[in-house]
Amino acid sequence: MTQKLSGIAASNGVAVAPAYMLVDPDLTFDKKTISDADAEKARLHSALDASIKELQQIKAVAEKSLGSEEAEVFEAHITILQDPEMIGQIEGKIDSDKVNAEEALKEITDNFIAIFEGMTDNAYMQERAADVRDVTKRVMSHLLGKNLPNPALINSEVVIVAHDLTPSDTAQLNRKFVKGFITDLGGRTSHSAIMSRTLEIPAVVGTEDATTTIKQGDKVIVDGLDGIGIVDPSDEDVTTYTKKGDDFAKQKAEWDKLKDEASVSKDGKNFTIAANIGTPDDVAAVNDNGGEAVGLFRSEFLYMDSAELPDEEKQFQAYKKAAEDMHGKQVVVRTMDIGGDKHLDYLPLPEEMNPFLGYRAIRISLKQPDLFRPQLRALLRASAFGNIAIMFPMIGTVDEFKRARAIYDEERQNLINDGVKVADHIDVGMMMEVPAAVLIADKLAKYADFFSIGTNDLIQYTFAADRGNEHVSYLYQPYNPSLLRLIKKVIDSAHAEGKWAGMCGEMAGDQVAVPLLMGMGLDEYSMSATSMLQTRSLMKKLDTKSTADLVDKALDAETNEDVADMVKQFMAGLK
Ligand SMILES: C=C(OP(=O)(O)O)C(=O)O
Ligand SMILES: [Mg+2]
Repeated sequence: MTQKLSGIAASNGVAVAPAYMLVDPDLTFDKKTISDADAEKARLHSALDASIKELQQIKAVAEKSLGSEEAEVFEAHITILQDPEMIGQIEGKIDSDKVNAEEALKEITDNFIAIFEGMTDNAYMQERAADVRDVTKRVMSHLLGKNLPNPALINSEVVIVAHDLTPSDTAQLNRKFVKGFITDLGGRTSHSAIMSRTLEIPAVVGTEDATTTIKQGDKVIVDGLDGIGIVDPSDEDVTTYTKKGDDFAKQKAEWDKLKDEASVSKDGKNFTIAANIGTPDDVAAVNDNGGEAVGLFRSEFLYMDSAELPDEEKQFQAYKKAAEDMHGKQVVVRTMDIGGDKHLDYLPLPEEMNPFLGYRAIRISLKQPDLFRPQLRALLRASAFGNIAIMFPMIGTVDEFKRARAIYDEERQNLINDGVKVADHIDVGMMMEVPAAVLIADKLAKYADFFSIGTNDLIQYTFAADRGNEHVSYLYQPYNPSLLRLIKKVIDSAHAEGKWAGMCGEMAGDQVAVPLLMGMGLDEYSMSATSMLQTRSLMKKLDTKSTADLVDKALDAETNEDVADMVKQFMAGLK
């Protein structure tokens, strides 16, 4: 029977394919007393063998589709499953306590995890905790006779159905076969949504019950244009949505013609349209879509993509590659923005009640210079190979900016003293995503070389509404005069000090917001690469005088909806 799901349109396009359930099975079990320890140990060994076989298979596929580096993690998992010390302890537990294999496995691996996580001065061992947790899940699934999803093994076209997609889940997926995403959780600016746009995969997030409605193999339509999912569609539905997807592709072909043109308003004012990227490999899409800069390189995605903390050299190579591939166009790299919904298995952070308000981003960098300094050095070294700018995330006070900048200056001087080549000038700016910083933007503009407005976080902090929580997604109100007034303050404060202001939150590519941002004089618009040409096409239709008049009215409006209506009327009047 056909069922309809509605959610948040997260990534444009339409997909029709069978569902692949990326959902962990229930791995709870009962502790039992056993009489035949040998039989229990045999169960353990057959689960271990099955897990190893599975991992060998995954590793072989991952090597081909993702590369040998990504596949290394599976080899590490196999090694753990062959560790005589750990297996000996699990067997010992079965013998001495007469418990079932599930219980022995859990108790012993919990011990190992606790020990590894406790080694706070040894990052390598801390990383192993995540590996042990992962392999334990696999062995447990075999003991319980349940199937764990293995996304790396997907080899035919599918729509991924998940409760939520973490950036690291997403990194494991093969783009060739994954045609669409549909999730229970998430908002338009959650990182799963952002990743789906980078990968150009149609996505609907925040449907609440995708994983309970859809079953493995069900035919699913994902309409990422309007935020609709259809399970078990009729032939008519398939025809309608296939046409919708084709129409979108045609419209896209029209925009593609603007690839080599400047981003200029109808009255001849130039702007910069830039892209947000997560790895140097994303630069290809930036160039393909006529990007004039990279306005945000989310460097933490580099950290999330690898099995362990990338050292200075690895980071240097990544930044250098991005700078070189952009051929002299600016690449703004944001220093590590971990925390909130972005975590690293190998860098355990304290459990917090409010992670988005907690230990994250620049707060970690200032507290843990062992992470921050190598990143700054890698960036400084890469600056000799292109046009690199650096920005700090989540700055809330002048003091935070000054402290970060002082560490940067120190590392710069160290490299120069060592005879290492660095660029003569590097723009050092900051994200504007904390309301406190916006309110003193005039002060911060004296120190920062530029501002980049992070509306994803600025909106969540201004409205006190978790950006990934679908229950409060109505408070994602980019056109609300409250937010527009903050944005205007940032832009005006930058300009008063002769600095530039950009935006790298999702709002920069929002077609309703762009006329307002142009009217406020925003200089750089950084967005998913796939939204750039559509935005350039829109800019050509607008002039700076009438959009400035529109802004005056919008700032004086009462609600988000009133402003959205004003913009739509304004746009209709242009035609
Ligand atoms: C661009 C932003 O950063 P991120 O989405 O990575 O938090 C933002 O907050 O708007
Ligand atoms: Mg942010």
